[in-house]
Amino acid sequence: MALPRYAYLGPAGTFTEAALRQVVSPDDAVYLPQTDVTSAIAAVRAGDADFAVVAIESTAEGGVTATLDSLASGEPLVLLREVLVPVQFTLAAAPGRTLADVRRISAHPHAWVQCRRWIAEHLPDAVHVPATSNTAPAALIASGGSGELPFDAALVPPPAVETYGLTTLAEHVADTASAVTRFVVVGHPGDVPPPTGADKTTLVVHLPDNEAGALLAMLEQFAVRGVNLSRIESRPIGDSLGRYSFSIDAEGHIRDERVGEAIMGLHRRCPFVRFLGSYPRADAVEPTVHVGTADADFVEARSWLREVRGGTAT
Ligand SMILES: O=C(O)C(=O)Cc1ccccc1
Repeated sequence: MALPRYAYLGPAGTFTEAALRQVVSPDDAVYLPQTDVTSAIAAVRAGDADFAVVAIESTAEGGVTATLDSLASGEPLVLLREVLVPVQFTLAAAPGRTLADVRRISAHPHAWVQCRRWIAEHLPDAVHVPATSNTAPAALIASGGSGELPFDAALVPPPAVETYGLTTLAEHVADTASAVTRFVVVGHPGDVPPPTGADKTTLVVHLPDNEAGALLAMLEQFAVRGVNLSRIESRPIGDSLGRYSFSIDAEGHIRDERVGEAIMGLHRRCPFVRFLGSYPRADAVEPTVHVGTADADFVEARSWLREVRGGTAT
């Protein structure tokens, strides 16, 4: 049988690849490195890959906008699983370089944000040379082209030093020791992974135009059913100023009564709701269930209403 094909941000050794390895071993899948997350997602839509693994959120920057925007419109795709990867960097360079040589640092924009304070403290004169991924500059150094490189050193995932034969200039480069990036497996809609009791549901919601309190009304759909949100971000819809799309992670599974009821409420009140999947939480933390919002409470309330309507309630 053909192996499943996974598109991800390459080249080899990125944090995205570390996330992909948590999902499936390279022996059991075809790894398809891409130059950006939009291309990884597009490869699934085009049928060139079965799944994509992409960063969706980081402790430093919140949502990864390229991922959120690619998923918010276009042919519907869903999130099937999430994976957390702790993130810290090594400042590395071609053999022979020293820290004193470093002025231009190549780094993925998200990496640069996560190391800004460290750089300001240790290399205050350094300038950022944007890279397409955390290992793209390492691959450039390793390819040893004849031309002069446009950077002196790069922020790379620690294992990339060995993979690409680099020299370490500084280790444990990070502004926060607990920095984590969250990755998701993206695939075509189909069977939703079954509830585990510790799940997350991702949604895209548009609000009615020019309606006072529309945002509050949207949030109330979750609040009154005891559904906690773990992420909410607004992104421009892109057609005119003032029109925003909300990207939301809610605790729970679409098969949980309180989550299902909240999504029905959104469907009634909002012009556009896209279900982006229910999948197990990587940290396996179960939601706090408030009084009256357990599955059994919704089922009981529905049967009570049936009895009231039928005149048989006691
Ligand atoms: O996957 C990678 O290594 C990337 O280049 C993207 C990235 C950037 C910063 C933190 C985590 C992932």
